Amino acid sequence: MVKKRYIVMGVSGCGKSLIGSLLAKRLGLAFFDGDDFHPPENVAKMRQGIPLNDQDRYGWLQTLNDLINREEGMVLACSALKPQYRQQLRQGNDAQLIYLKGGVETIWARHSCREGHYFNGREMLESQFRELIEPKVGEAIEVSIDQSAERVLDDVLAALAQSERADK
Ligand SMILES: Nc1ncnc2c1ncn2[C@@H]1O[C@H](COP(=O)(O)OP(=O)(O)O)[C@@H](O)[C@H]1O
Ligand SMILES: O=C(O)[C@H](O)[C@@H](O)[C@H](O)[C@H](O)COP(=O)(O)O
Repeated sequence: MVKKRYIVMGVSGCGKSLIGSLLAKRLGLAFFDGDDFHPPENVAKMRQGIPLNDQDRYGWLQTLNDLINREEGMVLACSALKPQYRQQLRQGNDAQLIYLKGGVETIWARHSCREGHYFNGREMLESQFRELIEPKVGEAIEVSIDQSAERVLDDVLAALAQSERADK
């Protein structure tokens, strides 16, 4: 694989952490979860069920951009909901975006099974759907999450292989 940096994106609960870590393992790359880099103020806000805004996300995205640029090979899980966030993350690198696409009901059902996470409430998830501006055709590899995690991973790998063939 030519591109060695990957950003797995989508709303909270779409499977970024699970699929991202499986992908990293398969490719022999380091995995980082964007959640682990939020400043305490952001975590406190989300615990209260208050969605983050552009200002809250700015410093966090800068930290993640530094991380991407520092690591030669890596997979990062990050919501990257808006084009400006994706641009900020990809400043100085050509990380490949992988968009995990799914509907609110599927994702909320998966959320409800997840324990011990600070992300708080369906309203916050709905706010992520309102904020999401999906990547344009060609900006990202897009994979449906309405299938098992193994199949999602297979689709991601197949799409990456296809995009690499097209790049040659
Ligand atoms: N394709 C899938 N099928 C079934 N469950 C999934 C799938 N992808 C993720 N999950 C589960 O859904 C929940 C949310 O996934 P997670 O990777 O934490 O999402 P995110 O990192 O985007 O918030 C987790 O419990 C995870 O195990
Ligand atoms: O852009 C955002 O608002 C953040 O990415 C944030 O809301 C994130 O979604 C949470 O940290 C929940 O973490 P998961 O996305 O892993 O559920």
